[in-house]
Amino acid sequence: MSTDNYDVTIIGSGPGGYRAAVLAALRGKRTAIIERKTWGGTCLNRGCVPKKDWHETAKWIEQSRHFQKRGVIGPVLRGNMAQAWQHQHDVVETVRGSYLDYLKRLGIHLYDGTGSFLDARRIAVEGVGGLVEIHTETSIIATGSAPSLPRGIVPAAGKVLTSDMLYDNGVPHGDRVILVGGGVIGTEFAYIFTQLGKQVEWLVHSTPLAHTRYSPQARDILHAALAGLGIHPQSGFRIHRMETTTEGVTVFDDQGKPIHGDWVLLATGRHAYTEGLGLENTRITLDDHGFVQTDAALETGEPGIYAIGDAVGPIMNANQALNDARIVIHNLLSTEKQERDPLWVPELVYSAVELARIGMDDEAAEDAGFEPAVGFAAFETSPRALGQDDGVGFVRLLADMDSGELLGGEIVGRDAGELIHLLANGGDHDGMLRRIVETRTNHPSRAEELVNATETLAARWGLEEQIFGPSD
Ligand SMILES: Cc1cc2nc3c(=O)[nH]c(=O)nc-3n(C[C@H](O)[C@H](O)[C@H](O)COP(=O)(O)OP(=O)(O)OC[C@H]3O[C@@H](n4cnc5c(N)ncnc54)[C@H](O)[C@@H]3O)c2cc1C
Ligand SMILES: NC(=O)c1ccc[n+]([C@@H]2O[C@H](COP(=O)([O-])OP(=O)(O)OC[C@H]3O[C@@H](n4cnc5c(N)ncnc54)[C@H](O)[C@@H]3O)[C@@H](O)[C@H]2O)c1
Repeated sequence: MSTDNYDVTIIGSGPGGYRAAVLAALRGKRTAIIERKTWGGTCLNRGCVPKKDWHETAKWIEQSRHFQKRGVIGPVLRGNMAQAWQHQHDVVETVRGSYLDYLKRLGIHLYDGTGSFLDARRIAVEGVGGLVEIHTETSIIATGSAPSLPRGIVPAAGKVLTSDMLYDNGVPHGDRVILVGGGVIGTEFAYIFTQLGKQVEWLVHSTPLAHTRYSPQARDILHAALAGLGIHPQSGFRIHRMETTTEGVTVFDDQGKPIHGDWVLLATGRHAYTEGLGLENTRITLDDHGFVQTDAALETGEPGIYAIGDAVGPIMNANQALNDARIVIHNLLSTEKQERDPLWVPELVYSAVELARIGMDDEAAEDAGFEPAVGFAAFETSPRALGQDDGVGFVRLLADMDSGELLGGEIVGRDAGELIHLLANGGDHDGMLRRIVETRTNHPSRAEELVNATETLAARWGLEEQIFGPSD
């Protein structure tokens, strides 16, 4: 068995692990990264990247309804799921190639295998190249998450799938899809599958996205857009058991009600993945939900070992993992520690409408003792949105009534996932709205609606001085 020495060793190569490795190497650290499955983790191979590739295709198909009135004449567009799978696969392979190339160019040592702590400073890597022992000053757990299944429900290749299986193994035969779950994945895939030609029976327990921080207005707009495309969740459904036959699959709720389909996609949550990590050889602990416990600076109970991303939760998105990575590498290099602030990392949903939010919602603002000033601008009168035949949605900002400090923001509609960056640039929320009104915008653009929402907020709530600046 060989022994290798590093300053920083990262276990897991998802967005969190990848970014931590890049930043550590850029800051001059001898860095290693270990991956047990596919380089790039969930986000690249089974999550954000392929999902957004499909979302783009779904949007094209949906928007083709406006072609004729715009003077684009031709056959109506239809989706082909098998070809769409191949397209995302090609994109993912290309991105993975460039990721690996960059890691290698930075001199980062890549290990294919499963990393397991022997103690706080030693990690065993068991993989294709045999057994290697790593000695490391510091380590970062970036082992991500895995799908959670309802009790008694087991996956079956080609019939009962998780989203991981869908991307790893391809789309099964058959157009009648039963989609279980009203969380983010369910809400995104109900739209994507329908546009790509599938007949979707969408079974949800409570209203889709009920357990998120999106406003009722945002969720109503999304539900109306889904309904307009014939997508209606069947609520009150809790999957109880399932029968698979050569014909397909039947799922039953706890009242015995059957639903038939060709195959099932389970989108019933994810949990932190820490199997085989050897945590028992360290002082690292897990919370009641199985997330790795850390302090606010993301250091675990074992000094020198940090944890990031889905493994820490409870919010599981790539944006959080990427930001965690930045914080941890900063904390490794500086005595002035940065703390995780999940509230100020954007959250997104890519469905019939894009939803994006950051900061406090109304309830959190009120709980924190604020009586928030609200700024609002709808896309329905935006010249850019009208030219796109897509006036759905709005920008809604919350600010402190006295200081004009930004408390939170929500953007609903096309490109919300890009526009939210205007509210996400760092920790200075005091000056954020001032910076927005001073932004040199492109015209016509959707970003202008952030400026409009801020200006109306300032005028309506008497915050002109704080937001526009003092006047004589
Ligand atoms: C269908 C789907 C769509 C999504 N869409 C979005 C989106 O649009 N936007 C967004 O922000 N987020 C999205 N997410 C969430 C996002 O993918 C995750 O939050 C993100 O990947 C978490 O990153 P991570 O680095 O913590 O872990 P992961 O990406 O899960 O990576 C962890 C890696 O660690 C490896 N690993 C685990 N244990 C070991 C070990 N012992 N040794 C070596 N390697 C190990 C795993 O094999 C894995 O590759 C989506 C998720 C899903 C499932
Ligand atoms: N755009 C993004 O950032 C993005 C995209 C996809 C996934 N993700 C993250 O990945 C994680 C997993 O997503 P998800 O949608 O699977 O989880 P989720 O936790 O968002 O939703 C799970 C849903 O499954 C339902 N459910 C659970 N058991 C059920 C049962 N027996 N019968 C019927 N319904 C049942 C729950 O009520 C819930 O609505 C989440 O943390 C999500 O935020 C993020």
